[in-house]
Amino acid sequence: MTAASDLPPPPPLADLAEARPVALFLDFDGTLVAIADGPDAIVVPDGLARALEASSERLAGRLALISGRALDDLAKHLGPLALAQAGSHGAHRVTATGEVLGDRPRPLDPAVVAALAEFAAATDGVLKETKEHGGALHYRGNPASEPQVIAFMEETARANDLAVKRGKCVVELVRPGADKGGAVAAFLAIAPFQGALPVFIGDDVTDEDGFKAATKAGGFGICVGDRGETAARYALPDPAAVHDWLQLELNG
Ligand SMILES: O=P(O)(O)OC[C@H]1O[C@H](O[C@H]2O[C@H](CO)[C@@H](O)[C@H](O)[C@H]2O)[C@H](O)[C@@H](O)[C@@H]1O
Repeated sequence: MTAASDLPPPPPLADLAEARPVALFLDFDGTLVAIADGPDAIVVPDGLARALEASSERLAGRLALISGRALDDLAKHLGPLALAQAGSHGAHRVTATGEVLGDRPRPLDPAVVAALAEFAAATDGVLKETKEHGGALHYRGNPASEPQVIAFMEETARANDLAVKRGKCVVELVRPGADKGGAVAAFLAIAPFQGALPVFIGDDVTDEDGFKAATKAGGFGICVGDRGETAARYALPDPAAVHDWLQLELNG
């Protein structure tokens, strides 16, 4: 593990792709779009969806979005996508043609969802995000509530056999076993990803599983921004630098 601030930038994508087929695994928030005040406040760069599809085409389909968001939420922000994708922290995986890869994750018990809503309603500046297969409490509006939010989510997870995921000003409940490393391994086991050099790009703690899975399969991770110790091999400063590295053709 190395501090992200000590990592060099990655070699150009074109050089990597010339040497060997590359497979790209891309996180969404903080990597392709800048972090905003809330889940629905993000500004998606104009043309991002089409640029990602074009990039996937150049890589013969070896590009997957791997997000903590649910797939329907990604579709809300990006529109329908002809891309391989894994949502809900990697638990819900679909190929570029829409076939589900592995088991579809189960939603949380409605009683758990109701408990999260009740906690958010009673806690200043805390927002509950409704998610298809999990539940998230955002505390960006009241950072001082972090310990309280973590304690509540850990207790709720224990009582309901769930797992906790931490992220940027967010704590989430997911079914045990959901992680981005599992999604990377699942895609690498099938065509067109099989045998390619895996590169995972992400900015948050949940992306560390993706970095490790890419490294284990002979590739590497690229950490976006400075977030302390990381298993990534390279770093880029922000989403704009990611767009440049990916050579995305955005509008404007
Ligand atoms: O794995 P990702 O695609 O990066 O998704 C992780 C979580 O991203 C979203 O929350 C984060 O972004 C919000 C918008 O910028 C920000 O307000 C929040 O503080 C961040 O934690 C999303 O809302 C979550 O569902 C995702 O799990």
